[in-house]
Amino acid sequence: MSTFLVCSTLIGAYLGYLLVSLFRNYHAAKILGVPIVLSPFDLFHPLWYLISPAFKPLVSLLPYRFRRWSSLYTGDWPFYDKRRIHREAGDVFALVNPWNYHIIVGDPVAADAIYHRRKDFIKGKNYAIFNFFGRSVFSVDGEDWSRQRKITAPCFNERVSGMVWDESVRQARAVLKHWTSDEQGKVGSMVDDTRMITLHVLSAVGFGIRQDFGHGMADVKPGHTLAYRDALLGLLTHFVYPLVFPLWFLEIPGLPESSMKTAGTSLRELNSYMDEMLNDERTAIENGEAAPAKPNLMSALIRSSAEERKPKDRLTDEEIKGNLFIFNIAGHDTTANTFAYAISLLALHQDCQSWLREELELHVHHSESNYEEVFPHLKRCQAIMWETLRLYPPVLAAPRLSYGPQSIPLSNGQSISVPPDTRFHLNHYGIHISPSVWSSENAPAHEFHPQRWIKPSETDPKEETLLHPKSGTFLAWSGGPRHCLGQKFSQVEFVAVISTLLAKYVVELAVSRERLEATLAETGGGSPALTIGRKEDIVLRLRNVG
Ligand code: HEM
Repeated sequence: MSTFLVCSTLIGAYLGYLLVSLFRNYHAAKILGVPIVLSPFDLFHPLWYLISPAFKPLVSLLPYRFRRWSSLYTGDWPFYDKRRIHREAGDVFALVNPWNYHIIVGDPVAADAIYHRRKDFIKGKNYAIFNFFGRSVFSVDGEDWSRQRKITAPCFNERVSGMVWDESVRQARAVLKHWTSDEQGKVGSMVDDTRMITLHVLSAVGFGIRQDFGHGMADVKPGHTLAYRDALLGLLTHFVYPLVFPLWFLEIPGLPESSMKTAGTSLRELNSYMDEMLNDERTAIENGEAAPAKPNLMSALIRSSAEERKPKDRLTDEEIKGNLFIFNIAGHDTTANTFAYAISLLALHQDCQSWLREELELHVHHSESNYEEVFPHLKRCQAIMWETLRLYPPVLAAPRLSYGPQSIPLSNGQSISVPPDTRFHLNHYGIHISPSVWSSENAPAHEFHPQRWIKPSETDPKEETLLHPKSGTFLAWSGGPRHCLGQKFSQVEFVAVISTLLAKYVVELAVSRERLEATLAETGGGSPALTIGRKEDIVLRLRNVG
């Protein structure tokens, strides 16, 4: 038999096998009673992310009815799709391919049930790729998660919130000084500067390392090739490489200067910084030294773990490093992007800024602003954060896996029953812009309207209430027992920074409205991320109104 014949028979047999598999998965999904969208590929497989750009031009030539699946083409699909697929296929549907099927959830009741039943719907192996320093509360399930959450959660206490506030105000003041140094009040580095704020707040509150605002290389400690801040920044910027390649590969001698090499060097440096800090803290505990008056997250984590009576309940060194790294990964771009989007949205919506100003004039008086006194009053400022996160959630969707057979309630009063190991994707953004959930007589769901979060007081303008959304309808920080551990941290940071920047200044457009809107309509890749893949910073103007 000729090679050609052998190859064609093998390819034909494989295509036949795929067709049969597609048919089998179709029937398995059909039994669930949800609408079905067929796809020729597994769109959530990591391999797809690598090969999908090559197919894109070809796929776009197909008539829409043959490529409905392509609405979910890239990791940021919820942002571009804007619920179209849910309008066509339903709030909950199955995306069936020859290898498996995924249930896409755009229904708040179903999402809420899935997030609240953490033992029934687990993260599974998907998150193990984040373990390159060690397992963390973010990446594990079951009893292991309970053990890690019990130790990590108390670290995010009110004392830490106070530290976040103080450091955020300090950083924001330095940034403001830098911004106002331009005679025309032009700000050309808003995204980079706010990103630096989040990095410095994390480094001060996370590890007790305070950095002054500025873009130059920070101090390099003896025995290191990078400063701690720059190692952290290098890894956060390029952390996709260690997710895919082992450290030895990133450090192959002779590798040219590249993002990959930076990721490798940063990873090694950060690991050795963390080892040193861990040793110092351990020695302090062994010498009976009391906890510092203001313990950073690292010392709080080590001490909280050491307090566990049974050694098996404590965190290992790898787990401590894994958690500290996750705090940085989870808390950096998420918060930085929220700043960049919020400031841009405020520049576009001057009415919202005036509304915010009324609150700042009432509550931000002193040069020494204090967390306990000021934060609880700045409800409009918080509303601006929540509304920004509703329209630009850094985590657009999240996966879960059913553990055992499960039944899930739906908004229409019905329910679906699924077998074990069913893959789910919870479309946060799709739920955030659902008209049935978010449209009101004052504003449609897709419009930036922070006032929707505030219940005015009929008697006292100082006594407004921040409304809490119905469970399952707002998932920017996720939901249920595994909701974001750093939610309060990011809220305090946001309010401290925005209230400091805008107490005496108004931020205005320095480019056309259309140009800024076009920038906000594009994502940088996997999620709305003004910091990734951006060709230029967002240029704004500051006007003094103090
Ligand atoms: C605006 C800022 C933030 C947003 C929008 C955000 C969003 C989220 C989301 C959606 C999840 C769930 C992810 C999933 O289930 O796949 C999560 C989990 C988590 N976040 Fe955040 N986050 C923010 C800031 C922070 C900060 C500042 C920290 C720490 C300093 C942090 C630490 C964590 C941790 C440890 C988890 C895992 C919790 C668990 O699984 O028990 N986050 N975050």
